[in-house]
Amino acid sequence: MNVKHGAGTTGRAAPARKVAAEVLAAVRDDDAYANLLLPGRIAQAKLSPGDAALATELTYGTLRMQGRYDRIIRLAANRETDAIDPVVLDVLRLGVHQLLATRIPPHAAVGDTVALAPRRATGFVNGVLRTVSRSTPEEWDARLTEGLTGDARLAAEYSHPEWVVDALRRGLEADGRGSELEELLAADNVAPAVALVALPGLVEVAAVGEPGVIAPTAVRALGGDPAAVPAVAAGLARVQDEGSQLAAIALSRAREIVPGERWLDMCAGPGGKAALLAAEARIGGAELIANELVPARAGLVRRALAVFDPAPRVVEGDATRFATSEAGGFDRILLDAPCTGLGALRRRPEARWRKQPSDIPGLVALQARLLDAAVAALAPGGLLAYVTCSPHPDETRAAVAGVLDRHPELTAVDTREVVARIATSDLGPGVGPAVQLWPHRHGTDAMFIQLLSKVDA
Ligand SMILES: C[S@@+](CC[C@H](N)C(=O)[O-])C[C@H]1O[C@@H](n2cnc3c(N)ncnc32)[C@H](O)[C@@H]1O
Repeated sequence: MNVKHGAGTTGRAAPARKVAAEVLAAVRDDDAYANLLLPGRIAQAKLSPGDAALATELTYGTLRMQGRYDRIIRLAANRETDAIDPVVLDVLRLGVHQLLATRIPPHAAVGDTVALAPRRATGFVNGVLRTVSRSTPEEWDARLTEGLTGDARLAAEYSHPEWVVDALRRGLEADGRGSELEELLAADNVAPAVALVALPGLVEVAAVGEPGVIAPTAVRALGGDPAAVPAVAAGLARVQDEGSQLAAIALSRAREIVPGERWLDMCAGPGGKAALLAAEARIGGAELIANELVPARAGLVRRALAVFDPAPRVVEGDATRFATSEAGGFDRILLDAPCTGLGALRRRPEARWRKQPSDIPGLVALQARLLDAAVAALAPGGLLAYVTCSPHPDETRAAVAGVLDRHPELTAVDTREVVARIATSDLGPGVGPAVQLWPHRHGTDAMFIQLLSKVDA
């Protein structure tokens, strides 16, 4: 990543570094999400557009590459990172990022970073960063991968936990793309291009901007603040990953909508896919109900759907209740299941360090419960879209195999055929009826989409 830092003086960059350090502290201490916290902090600090870009780059880059930087700090400081005060460690990570991943001149990177350190640690920070600055990124890479092979080497080189490398490798292999692991790991470390969705029936793609890469509803955001795009300000277009757009319209466009159909979005918060489904339902004469467990997130869904008149009904609660309260009541159901989010590591920079392999069994059990409930709530002949923003085989193909096993009345729809028909560019190879999108291949989050249909009674 090349960040220009014209004058190389502390004057312009200091506030950006301060904001980045504050966000890193909140991520560490309060389990904050950088992508949610950072815009507010930038606004509070009244950063110029240049400083806002620098703060974003420093925060996201440092969080993504934290694993790699910690290995470098361990070598340069000659001590374990857990023996370093967490505040000082954050400062060091910020400094290493500037030295190894930006064009900020080394003297400015070191000087301005030392200024962020607690007084008692300035000598230590200065010494470690000077040591780091004496080797190139390539030299550090060689040192930190020395003696490592396989997933351990890739984990060190591409700054992913080893269990995530393993999960991604297995996800790629299941999709016939076993040779693409390094491309995927590299793509995870690059900020995604911002895509907008032009909500069908409310605004045309061409009225918002240039078409997107793969979803017919998508518009490329051309830099700057998306909120300043008039259609976005009016609520007619939204920021949304193109893979998420494809997942929603795979359900709505798989077959013609019969007016009066009832649709359910079981896990709707914060409402991105619900808004797109609501637009599609409105055009086809279907009724959408959006459900969300967490009240605050249900509020976000209401806000996302407020542009529609009448707005679709938003209900709160555990979606498994639909299995009994509305058994057989829905013609189409979206189950965008809670998951590890391993497919969205580009946009959630801290997620790879926060997730644990021990999270998987609980999520897999929840996904199975929600799938069973969805099958029960689906009308005979109805269509269910099972979607995750994770390519982890346990959360994707195994979850689908499980529900097909438990429910003989269910069949897997050739979702690759459906999505190939809808998409504006080639999906490329894949295995089986499921669609697995990939950041390095499609420029989207690694969304998994499987349509399932319930045989007619
Ligand atoms: C992957 S997110 C959905 C994203 C959403 N479809 C969108 O496009 O904006 C999963 C959501 O499921 C919700 N959730 C978790 N467990 C649930 C449950 N048992 N019933 C309903 N919603 C649940 C979470 O709070 C979270 O908002």
